[in-house]
Amino acid sequence: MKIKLPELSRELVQLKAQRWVIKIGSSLLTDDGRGLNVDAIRSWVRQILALRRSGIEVVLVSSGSVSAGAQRLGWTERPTTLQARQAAASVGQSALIHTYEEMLREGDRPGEVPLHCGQVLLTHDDLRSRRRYLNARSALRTLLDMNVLPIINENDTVSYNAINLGDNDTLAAVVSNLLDADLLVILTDQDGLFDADPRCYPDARLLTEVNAGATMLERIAGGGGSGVGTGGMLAKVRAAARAARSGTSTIIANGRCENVLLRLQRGEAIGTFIHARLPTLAARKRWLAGHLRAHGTLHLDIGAAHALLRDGGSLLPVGVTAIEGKFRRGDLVLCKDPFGHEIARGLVNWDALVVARSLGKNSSELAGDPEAAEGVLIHRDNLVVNDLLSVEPTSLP
Ligand SMILES: Nc1ncnc2c1ncn2[C@@H]1O[C@H](COP(=O)(O)OP(=O)(O)O)[C@@H](O)[C@H]1O
Ligand SMILES: N[C@@H](CCC(=O)OP(=O)(O)O)C(=O)O
Repeated sequence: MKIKLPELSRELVQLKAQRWVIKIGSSLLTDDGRGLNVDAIRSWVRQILALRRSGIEVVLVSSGSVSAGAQRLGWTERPTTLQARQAAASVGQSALIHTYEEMLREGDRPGEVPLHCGQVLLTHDDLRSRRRYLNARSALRTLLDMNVLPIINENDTVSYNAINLGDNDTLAAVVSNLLDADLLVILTDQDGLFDADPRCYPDARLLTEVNAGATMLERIAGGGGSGVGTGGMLAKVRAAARAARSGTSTIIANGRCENVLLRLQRGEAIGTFIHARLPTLAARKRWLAGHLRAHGTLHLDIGAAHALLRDGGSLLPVGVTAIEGKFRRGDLVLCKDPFGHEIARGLVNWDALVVARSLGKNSSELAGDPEAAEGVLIHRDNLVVNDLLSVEPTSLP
């Protein structure tokens, strides 16, 4: 049975962390863009097999398709156009999965049930729609129940820039939320999170333990990535804050460090441990808070802001002073107080046109409008208030 803890420290990783999401970045997988690093993949797979044998459920989030595909197609630079990126992802993804499967078979032991891998390619839409989100969750749970290693990547061949997840650190955090993982391990090309980018500041010091969501983390992780990877360190600390919503702690560690996963399992103090000390959210609110893009903004008066923050109420149109964006019923919108601070976000009940004609109106004034007569703009159940949020969604362009 899975033991769920509100937070884990290093010693407890050894004893209690039973479901791990492991994310491996492109720079590691492709040896900084030189093609798939088969020896490194063999070593991670060997370690994953050892984790499985000791009873740990593992989900792998693997980057590398674009970089590996570009190398196979003989390109010397990372693709910049959408079409080239989609083609490279298609070529690289099959090479990636083929290599994982081969390495898993190398690790087979006579008399033991083999661990097969199952490819899961997700898009932003799979995580935005509640139905598809739950469907993805049930597919992943089924794979784990069947002793399969799910290997997840974004479906870059059909994603396009306006609606992609963008980086696999975010994807790994969403998967951690989806599966209530105990631990998210992000393997990268540095020893962990430093107090400044070690590529630019060789004297930078490694941070061994920090709290998810601490504001200073975003400041020190602000520099760019390796050039092969896309997210950089900023995406990793934001992913840790997102993962913390399901009580999932994160470790950022160097994937080139020998037996890194087994050493983490033993509770060794390598990498940066990011404690999940943020308040956890119920599963449905986590899905809501995890939306990556908002379709519009509602500006609230002070009474409505208090009703949401202090009284735990639903949002009524009487307290909305202005709107932005062309949102539709069911879309995610941001709610801002009169000072312009985001205080909540939720799924709106009406199209923007209906909201626009209902601004400031009370229930008796709305009674004659069939599309607005129900009176509630965002129901409490579809709303997450800001003290529980830590990751900003971006607005749609
Ligand atoms: N404070 C920091 N600590 C460590 N690395 C940092 C920091 N700020 C920026 N970076 C950069 O982030 C890079 C890792 O991110 P990225 O290239 O996206 O890797 P991956 O492919 O593993 O996702 C490092 O190579 C490093 O140059
Ligand atoms: N989905 C892309 C990877 C995107 C990504 O986040 O890369 P990285 O920053 O190296 O983890 C791919 O497979 O190439």
